[in-house]
Amino acid sequence: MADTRIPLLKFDSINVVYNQGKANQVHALKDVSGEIHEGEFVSIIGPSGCGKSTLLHTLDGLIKPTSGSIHVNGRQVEGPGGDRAMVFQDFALMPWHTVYQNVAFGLRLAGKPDREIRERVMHYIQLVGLEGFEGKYPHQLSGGMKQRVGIARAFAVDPKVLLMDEPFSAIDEQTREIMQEEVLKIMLYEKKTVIFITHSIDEAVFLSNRIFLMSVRPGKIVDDLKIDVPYPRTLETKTLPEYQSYKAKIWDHLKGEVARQYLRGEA
Ligand SMILES: Nc1ncnc2c1ncn2[C@@H]1O[C@H](COP(=O)(O)OP(=O)(O)OP(=O)(O)O)[C@@H](O)[C@H]1O
Repeated sequence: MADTRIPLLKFDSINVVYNQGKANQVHALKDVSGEIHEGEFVSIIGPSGCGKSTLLHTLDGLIKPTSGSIHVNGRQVEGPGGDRAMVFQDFALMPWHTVYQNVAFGLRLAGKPDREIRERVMHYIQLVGLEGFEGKYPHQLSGGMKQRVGIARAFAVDPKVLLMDEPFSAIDEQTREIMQEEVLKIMLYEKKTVIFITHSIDEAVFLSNRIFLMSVRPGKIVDDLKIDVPYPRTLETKTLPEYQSYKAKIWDHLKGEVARQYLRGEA
């Protein structure tokens, strides 16, 4: 049956061409369309260089598409806005600011009153387990703690959509599992919508209710896979037969795309 709900995020026929008209022109995204609804957790999976980050940055408004359009709640996206927040792979913290100041940054920029800033910053610092570290600087934190600051900063501005670009790739395996559970917890408690890039099939299946599978460049969404496993998810979820078959399906897709890349001499 057709989905008649109004999507929170809608993108239509997005093309992104870097260095257009030049010898080094790259057609990164080709006619990419999709709809994402409130409360969904959508992961993007595809071979290296297929345009995942380009798509995420375009949805955030950091990259202007060569053609196509993006709407959030029916409003056309012209650039970054308070309804979307990005968590970057390399944390992108300001080293001269403390944990508190980093998390408060977007709220100060938005001109929120001091009292509201304090309440929101402390709420999210507690939620990501960084209470007691408010006065520390980024160089005094581990990789996992820095990533928590990035996540708290993104959540603090109360975005409708959280865009996460391989947020856990720089984190060790144990911290990664804890962070996955924390992000799911925050997403469920705070009813956020998340778009998440990962190279980990297991991570994508564990977190998502939908997975966009992308083709090799020029990147297209070639499958929109629904992960029909109820939340909350636990370690036991990973033992379900359907969990394993989703993983196998994605793995088959990736193997096929990497083989295509290899045949084209790009791998
Ligand atoms: N600023 C840019 N100028 C020119 N080409 C670019 C630019 N940014 C990305 N590209 C190219 O666009 C294509 C898509 O890049 P993108 O980083 O979006 O892919 P990705 O799927 O996120 O890659 P990875 O999985 O390796 O992080 C690649 O061929 C990349 O080299």
